[in-house]
Amino acid sequence: MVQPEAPQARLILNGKSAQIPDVRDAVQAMRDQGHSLDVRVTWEAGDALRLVHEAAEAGVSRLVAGGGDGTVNEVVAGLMALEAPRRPMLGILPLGSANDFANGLGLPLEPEPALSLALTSRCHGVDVARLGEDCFINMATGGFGAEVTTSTPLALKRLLGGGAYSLMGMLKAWHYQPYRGRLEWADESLETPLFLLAIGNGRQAGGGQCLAPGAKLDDGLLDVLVVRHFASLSEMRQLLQEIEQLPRDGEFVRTIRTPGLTFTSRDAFPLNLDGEPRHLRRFEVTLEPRAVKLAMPDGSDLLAGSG
Ligand SMILES: Nc1ncnc2c1ncn2[C@@H]1O[C@H](COP(=O)(O)OP(=O)(O)OP(=O)(O)O)[C@@H](O)[C@H]1O
Ligand SMILES: [Mg+2]
Repeated sequence: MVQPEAPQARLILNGKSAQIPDVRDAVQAMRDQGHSLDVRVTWEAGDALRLVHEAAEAGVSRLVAGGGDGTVNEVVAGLMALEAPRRPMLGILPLGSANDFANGLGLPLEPEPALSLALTSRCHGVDVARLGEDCFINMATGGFGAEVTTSTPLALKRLLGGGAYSLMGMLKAWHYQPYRGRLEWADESLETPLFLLAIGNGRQAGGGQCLAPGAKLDDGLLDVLVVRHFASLSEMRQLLQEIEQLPRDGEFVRTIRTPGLTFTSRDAFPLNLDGEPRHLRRFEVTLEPRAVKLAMPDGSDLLAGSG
């Protein structure tokens, strides 16, 4: 039941950032401007999910996820657990270490302008990907990409920015074994030793790596990047070149646009959903079109209507 005193907006804040002076000031500034905004703070994983449920019960019309990609992911999961008409609108106050989704959206990183945009800007329906019990709004990465983005985000940065020799050395030192996986989508399939799999609703992961540059948030499609494993330094050079160009059907790189796909592997495959780690042997990804109304900067090129 909607309570008469229900606040219009509620900030679900990752407890890591609860005492940052700029965040406190930003909340105060919004209240001073007349916004009805209250704040709930998380302690651990699972809290944000529950807080979304409570906010919907209280009739909050706009939620702001204050944190990094993991916090946004958990708030989105909470929204997706509600029936579509009961989902509050969503804004983002970027306070994480990578903030890949927020950066892809071009959100301000300073708390006050970010919170102001989150509360006041127009909302657009954006797609959300479901993957079993989980969901993601930005990107799922798998294979080597998931391991390095989970453990050392900078390693992926160095890899994709060049540095073939050091990467070969690193892979050897790790005794890196590629994962053999089978992807199926539409009426096509692909079975290959995988180096990297990136499934983009949004564009970037791993602290600024643009792995799906053509992705739109509301086109009902996933932009998938498949990178086959390589055996030698020269193969790796070619792979890095192809990653720059992202061909549809290269020797190492394939790019696919599809509303859904399934993945099967013999071993548990390391996967990273909006920065949160999982290990899965088989999964199916589907998209729920325009499932969440997201506060976005005007003229964002992440919308299908844009260029
Ligand atoms: N009070 C808290 N203190 C520490 N960790 C918390 C707290 N509340 C929730 N968490 C954990 O924080 C994680 C999410 O962090 P989040 O992704 O928002 O920040 P980040 O990892 O620094 O940013 P990014 O993912 O953008 O790099 C979740 O796994 C959640 O369990
Ligand atoms: Mg995180």
